Amino acid sequence: MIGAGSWGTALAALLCGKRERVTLWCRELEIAESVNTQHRNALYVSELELPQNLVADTDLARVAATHRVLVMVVPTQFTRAVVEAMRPHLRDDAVLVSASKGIEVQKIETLAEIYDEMLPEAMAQRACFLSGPSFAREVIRGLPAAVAIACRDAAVLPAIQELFFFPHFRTYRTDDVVGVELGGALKNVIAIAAGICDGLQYGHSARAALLTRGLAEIARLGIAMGGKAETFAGLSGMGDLLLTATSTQSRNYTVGHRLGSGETLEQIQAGAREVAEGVKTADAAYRLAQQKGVEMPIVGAVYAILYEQRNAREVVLELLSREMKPEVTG
Ligand SMILES: NC(=O)c1ccc[n+]([C@@H]2O[C@H](COP(=O)([O-])OP(=O)(O)OC[C@H]3O[C@@H](n4cnc5c(N)ncnc54)[C@H](O)[C@@H]3O)[C@@H](O)[C@H]2O)c1
Ligand SMILES: O=P(O)(O)OC[C@H](O)CO
Repeated sequence: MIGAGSWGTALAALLCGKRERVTLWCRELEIAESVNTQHRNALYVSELELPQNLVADTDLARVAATHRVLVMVVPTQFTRAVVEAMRPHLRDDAVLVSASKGIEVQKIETLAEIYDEMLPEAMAQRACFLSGPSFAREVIRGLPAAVAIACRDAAVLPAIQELFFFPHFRTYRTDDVVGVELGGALKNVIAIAAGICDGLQYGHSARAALLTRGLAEIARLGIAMGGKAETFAGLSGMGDLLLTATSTQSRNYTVGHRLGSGETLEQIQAGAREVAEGVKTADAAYRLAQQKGVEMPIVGAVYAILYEQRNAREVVLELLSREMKPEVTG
């Protein structure tokens, strides 16, 4: 497992139920020591006990060189640098499984596009993408969840699906990498919008409208990028949007709620250890939509509140003043 934040720790703990030993690569020595000696992650999900067969290692080159299946769970904006550091050490038969959700701002690229750019063609082709409604704490506690896993290489996908398949963690396979990735990345931006809507106390009807139109935006950009329409109705699309945009457990929803309640992004991010991917992805998605000529008014509104210091109420008024139109859902 490459990345020892909440989600890397949760997925590593899950896989411990199927493998004799799972290695967790940690940037932070403090995490490695606490996992190896106390079976806890001192900095993330620290209240939860971890399996005894989870072993932490801080040497990225060693972990990359000695494992065939590498699950990538570093926040999106750091993925390029971590892949760069791993690249010379990777085995020729390595299978990367991406479990992060976001779009990189630096080059406006999805994680699949970063892998395509940086890895040998066959290795990038067999990379898998796991995404869907799943909170780390709930997964560590063994509560039921279901997610999607996507891969372009049909020969690799069944084995990776089986690796991540448990009675309480059901994994559904698809070949739609673009759809799964974009659903997971963009739902975080719409979750920020939903939090803003609730922070402004606009009510449940407004939030339902926002989520429905938000999903239409996600599907519109996703289809323009080559994703399949039906994927956006699935676990990595509507499923994850429902979870993230309606739960106070979500970091993205919480950022939005605090913005809607009057705090600034600077105040919210000061001292925050955990990542809310939607903040950076809002920037990347706004630019991507412009590049592709895709209309995304809700993403534009989140961008204006986050990056143009626009007043949230005024931005919502502008959204509500848009012209009359037919209902198109993708
Ligand atoms: N937490 C969840 O419930 C959950 C569920 C599904 C998907 N995800 C996704 O998983 C990914 C990881 O999120 P998380 O919740 O594990 O993160 P987190 O907020 O719990 O932890 C932050 C992580 O960032 C790492 N980090 C900080 N600076 C870094 C740097 N310069 N280089 C490399 N790594 C650095 C830290 O070591 C840590 O592993 C995100 O894309 C997130 O959207 C999270
Ligand atoms: O806490 P969030 O907002 O990062 O969401 C976590 C997961 O992506 C939910 O599926």
